[in-house]
Amino acid sequence: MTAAPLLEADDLHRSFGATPALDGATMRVWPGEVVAVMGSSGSGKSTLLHCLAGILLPDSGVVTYGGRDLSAMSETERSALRRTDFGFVFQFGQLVPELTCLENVALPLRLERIRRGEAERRAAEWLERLEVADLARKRPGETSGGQAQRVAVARALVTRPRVVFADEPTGALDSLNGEKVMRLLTQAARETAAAVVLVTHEARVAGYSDREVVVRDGRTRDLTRAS
Ligand SMILES: Nc1ncnc2c1ncn2[C@@H]1O[C@H](COP(=O)(O)OP(=O)(O)OP(=O)(O)O)[C@@H](O)[C@H]1O
Repeated sequence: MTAAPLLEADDLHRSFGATPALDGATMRVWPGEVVAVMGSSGSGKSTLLHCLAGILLPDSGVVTYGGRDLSAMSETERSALRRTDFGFVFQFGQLVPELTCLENVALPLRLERIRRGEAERRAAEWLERLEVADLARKRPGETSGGQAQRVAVARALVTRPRVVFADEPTGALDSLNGEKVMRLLTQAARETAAAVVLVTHEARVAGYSDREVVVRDGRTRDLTRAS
């Protein structure tokens, strides 16, 4: 591992009304590593992911990305950072139903003002990598859940992000499709040296990571994999 973490969260506290979601969470993500964030329902995993990605600001504590304090940036700067440096995969419902799978994957590039032809050429390469090239002209509603997740992974990676945030990416899939999505996601991330922050409560899914962080009652604990 390189000396400097890419992403660093230090002593995060975040409450929703009277409910404390994070209560001193600390974690680091190094370039190119796959980290699983595990823990039971309500332990604070998604809140931690949202703070790491600058979607949510902590009440106290600091998140730095490449040495920059996310809280010190404007909302415009944070959303620009999310578009250029981060990719996102959620449990479901993330593809635009009116667009074809190819157009969905090309969308983040179009938002970066890349020409349609070039954006769709790169999108087609990513559909191929995720083994769903045959879905290019189909709309998300014409695909299976597993296929739609592979399209979503292609869309998350098409901008070559430095960090991919995946919140229960296999939560709506059967185990066979879940394994396939995880294999393709981690393979593509390793090929492009993207780090992955993977929120899951399934040990089998966490098995694809290099390292596990366990969240309990809003606090984190690092588990280093033995093998
Ligand atoms: N937007 C919100 N409004 C109110 N309470 C919230 C909100 N988001 C999270 N919480 C509360 O904060 C705590 C942590 O929630 P969080 O979603 O981070 O946990 P989680 O570990 O991701 O859970 P799950 O595995 O069920 O998704 C829970 O008590 C939850 O009810």
